[in-house]
Amino acid sequence: WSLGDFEIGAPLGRGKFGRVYLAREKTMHYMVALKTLYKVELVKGRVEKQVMREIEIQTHLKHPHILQLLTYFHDTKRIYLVLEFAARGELYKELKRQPDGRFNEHLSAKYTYQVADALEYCHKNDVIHRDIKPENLLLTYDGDIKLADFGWSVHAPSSKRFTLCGTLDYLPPEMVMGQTYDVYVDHWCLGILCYEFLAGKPPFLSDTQQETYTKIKTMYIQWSDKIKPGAKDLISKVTFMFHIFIL
Ligand SMILES: CC(C)CCNC(=O)Cn1cc(-c2ccc3c(-c4nc5ccccc5[nH]4)n[nH]c3c2)cn1
Repeated sequence: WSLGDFEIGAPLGRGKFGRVYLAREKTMHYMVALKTLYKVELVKGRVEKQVMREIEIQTHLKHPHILQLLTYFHDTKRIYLVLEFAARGELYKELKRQPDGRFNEHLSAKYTYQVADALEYCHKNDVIHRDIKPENLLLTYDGDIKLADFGWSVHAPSSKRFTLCGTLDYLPPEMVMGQTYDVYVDHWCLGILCYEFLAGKPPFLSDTQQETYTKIKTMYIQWSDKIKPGAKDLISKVTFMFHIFIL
């Protein structure tokens, strides 16, 4: 494959090391998301090995709720990733578009189930995603979840520290305390994700990072009145039971 096989369309988003464009393969008119990574940027960011590891991980992951890396190629300046196109874009935007900023129980259950399904598959393949949050979930034309952005995935178990960036709201206690962790970090995030679907905001949201840390470490959740007993029971079990077990 090469760039000449595609017609490039609108930009879909900007990543750290490049951009994502809507593109159409010229022969079959197949729609894809074409992500460009600048080689010089990867070398400068000293992430070329990590990107190669991500490509290695993603080419072996095939699951209906994991965004497929269809193929990749490169030219002198750039690496091109041909990714599945998810026609309804970022779930995060869909969540914010809801009248009261949250999903009803039916949609929350559907999305939580589909993410859990994708995570079970990842864990069976010894991959920890580590960065489950609405921003990393995409929606297909049929409204199904595609788990994307394995920017922080590692092979389990791992004690690999990584620089904290983006939201802390999803970090489980053992990562906040820099301990070794295992696939359970994804369970924790799944519980936080389910909470955010139902309440419209993550449970440890605070004015300061320090406050968020403290709430996470003490696992202090202020249950939103929007979360019914059944959902509260599920989230507690998915999120806290494992951590009581681990800690
Ligand atoms: C190193 C490599 C193996 C990492 C591979 N994974 C990624 O690069 C993660 N990634 C996925 C994307 C991405 C971003 C947006 C889309 C979209 C998409 N569809 C949209 C519809 C409407 C508005 C925006 C949309 N974005 N479909 N597929 C995508 C894929 C960007 N980075």
